[in-house]
Amino acid sequence: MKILLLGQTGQVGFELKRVFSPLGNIVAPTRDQLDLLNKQAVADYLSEHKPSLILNAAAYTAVDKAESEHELASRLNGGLPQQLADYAKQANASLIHYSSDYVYPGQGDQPFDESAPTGPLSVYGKTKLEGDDAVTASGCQHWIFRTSWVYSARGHNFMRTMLRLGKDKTELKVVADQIGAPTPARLIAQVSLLAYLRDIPAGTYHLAPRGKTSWQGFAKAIFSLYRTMGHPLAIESEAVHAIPTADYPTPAKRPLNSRLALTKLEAALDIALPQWESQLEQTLEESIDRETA
Ligand SMILES: NC(=O)C1=CN([C@@H]2O[C@H](COP(=O)(O)OP(=O)(O)OC[C@H]3O[C@@H](n4cnc5c(N)ncnc54)[C@H](O)[C@@H]3O)[C@@H](O)[C@H]2O)C=CC1
Repeated sequence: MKILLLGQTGQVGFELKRVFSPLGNIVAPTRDQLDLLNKQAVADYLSEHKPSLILNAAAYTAVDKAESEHELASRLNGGLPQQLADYAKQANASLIHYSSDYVYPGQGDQPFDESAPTGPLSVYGKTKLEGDDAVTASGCQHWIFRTSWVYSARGHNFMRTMLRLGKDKTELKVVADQIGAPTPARLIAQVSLLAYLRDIPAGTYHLAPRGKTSWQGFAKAIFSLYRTMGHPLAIESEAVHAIPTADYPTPAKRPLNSRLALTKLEAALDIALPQWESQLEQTLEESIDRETA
């Protein structure tokens, strides 16, 4: 089977490459080999390789920068998935695509299910929703996984930023009124493979670990687990002070409630997704292995 993986240098793309490799021949062009903003180049690549499965982990993910780069974000997050879905429809191929909690408005404190009204607060969220809508409307065989707060032992993410800061600083202020579930890129890849192999019904699913926390709670858990694993830090968990979103202004507005209901995916796969804390432990272990390698 020929699998096309887009975004292989990203957090999710990296893990997808590892996890899906036993399934077939993966072609994974780098940005230099294929600029995904070039529609003709993408069309030529698809006709040349004729993949029967596409894993689209490429995206414009710079949430704040997207506020001033709407067109670029829209081409990558909306136009590209549309083009991939159109190809999949006519070639009878399957498409696995990734989306975000930022498509929801984030009111209240209960988890959103997949049928909840969307209402993105940011340009990034709007463009991700454009992509979801295009893939859904195309009628191709597809799975859209909406996830939240992605992190991994590689790349730019909150866990790695906290570890860098926690080695020098003795106090930090972290937003405490946004809630969600931190999701390791590896979990996303593993569950995607399971969904594909079990051939769950096409559609949109939430994919995150169970449980919830705030960014402050996440930071405290990172520091306390890291220390428990025997590694030194300048900061103590108690020195991570709560601040409201209003005290940390950013160009893009973020949802206060990023909780995603997991029932649909858990039922389709007949599994219970793991708790976010156990996932953090695994990801930290991997991060430490990389540091000490
Ligand atoms: N990072 C997060 O916290 C969240 C991410 N998501 C979604 O999960 C998916 C994966 O996200 P991450 O792995 O974190 O993203 P990432 O930012 O780590 O990786 C994005 C990938 O897209 C590629 N890319 C971007 N522009 C390109 C271009 N013009 N040509 C070729 N390649 C290009 C990058 O090279 C990179 O490989 C995305 O759909 C994202 O919207 C959803 C919720 C939260």
